[in-house]
Amino acid sequence: MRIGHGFDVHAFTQGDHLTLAGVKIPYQQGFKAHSDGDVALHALCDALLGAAGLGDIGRHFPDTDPQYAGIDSRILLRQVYAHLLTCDWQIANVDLTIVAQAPKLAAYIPAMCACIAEDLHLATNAVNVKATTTEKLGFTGRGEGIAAYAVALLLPAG
Ligand SMILES: Nc1ccn([C@@H]2O[C@H](COP(=O)(O)O)[C@@H](O)[C@H]2O)c(=O)n1
Ligand SMILES: C[C@@]1(CO)OP(=O)(O)OP(=O)(O)OC[C@H]1O
Repeated sequence: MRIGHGFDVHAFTQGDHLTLAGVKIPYQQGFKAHSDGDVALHALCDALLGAAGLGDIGRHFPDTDPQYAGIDSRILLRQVYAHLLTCDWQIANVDLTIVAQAPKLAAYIPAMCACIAEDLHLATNAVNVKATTTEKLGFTGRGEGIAAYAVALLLPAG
């Protein structure tokens, strides 16, 4: 059994939506990123890679590589999942916390869990996504961006 942890931050820039855990959310700003900026899936990729001892997302998908420009982070998550399978790991469960002063995310959480469960071939009760503000404190509280944390538990396959 192996545990992994992931953390990521993306700043806001001009835009009209955010993509969080695979779900497009209308908003008055977008994410500054090389990819689609899905901070939740980036933290999750890092948790999975960390648990397997496989480094981090930047090692596998460098932000200097044009093939990842604007990429849907679900594609990256599916590639991480495929990598875990080749290393004989299965996922027990994952748990994410998205730190956002705004927008209110509660209504999008079920769709986020469904995206992750689909990409990781997990039952929906093995995927948990939470949201919290920081009570207007710090960079997330000032509305400068969004942070996400993730943990993942891996078991030997079979
Ligand atoms: N962006 C967010 C932040 C929070 N929520 C929900 O509100 C609850 C209370 O948040 P606090 O930061 O005040 O503790 C939280 O547990 C979430 O259910 C949200 O939907 N979107
Ligand atoms: C996802 C990747 C690759 O496009 O780029 P970003 O979208 O900038 O995201 P970040 O979490 O800063 O780093 C991982 C990257 O390698």
